[in-house]
Amino acid sequence: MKEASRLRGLYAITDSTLLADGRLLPYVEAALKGGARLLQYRDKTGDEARRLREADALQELCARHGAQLIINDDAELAARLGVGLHLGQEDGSLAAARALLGRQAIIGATCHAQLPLAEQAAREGASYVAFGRFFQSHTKPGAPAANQDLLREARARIGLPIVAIGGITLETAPSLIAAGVHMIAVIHALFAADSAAEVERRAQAFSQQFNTP
Ligand SMILES: Cc1ncc(COP(=O)(O)OP(=O)(O)O)c(N)n1
Ligand SMILES: Cc1nc(C(=O)O)sc1CCOP(=O)(O)O
Ligand SMILES: [Mg+2]
Repeated sequence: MKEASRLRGLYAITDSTLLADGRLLPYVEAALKGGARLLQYRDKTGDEARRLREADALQELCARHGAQLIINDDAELAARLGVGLHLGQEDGSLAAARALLGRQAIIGATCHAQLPLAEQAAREGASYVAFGRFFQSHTKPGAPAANQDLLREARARIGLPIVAIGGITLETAPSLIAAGVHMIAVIHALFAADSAAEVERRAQAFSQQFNTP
């Protein structure tokens, strides 16, 4: 599949609190059934055995639903599983990760609201650049704020798919999609739900927003 079509649509990101107590796999499967194209495993526990077990199970789910698994922060785990990686500004060298994971791997970079960071990420081999946070975020309230005005310039200057993140909901996603982002990355508005069926409904609703002209 071509990179451009893989990197468009809903980008679901896991959260170890929201997806505790046996919810991880059924809720993620619901998001994938609802159309999520990328799934990021974001786990800050440092429990290596658990991380490997969960990432392995998520890889199997993604394969079954034609989605791509991305590991947050941990290049070694991504290399071990042969999947993608997302790196923030404090998470190590993007160029080294590209060398480790190879040319085909999807590697994303956090760029906050700074175009120079996105230009640098592009030079160092990123597959996509992520800007945010665009709205108040339950998950990461202290993330630096971004303004949608930067998206027009990003589209003109950065020849890579653009991911928007931070407080995105079914109500706020359309303005970002209209501004030309290729993917919307969502945690709370997708996974803070009472049932897997509700997660699937939300994922479908997010995904459908990419189909309307
Ligand atoms: C798609 C996407 N964009 C941004 C981030 C944030 O990454 P980072 O700044 O490294 O923060 P943590 O997620 O590690 O807390 C992301 N994970 N995914
Ligand atoms: C992990 C993360 N990074 C951000 C950034 O701005 O870089 S915002 C964020 C949290 C995204 O979760 P929610 O959809 O619940 O706001
Ligand atoms: Mg990080």
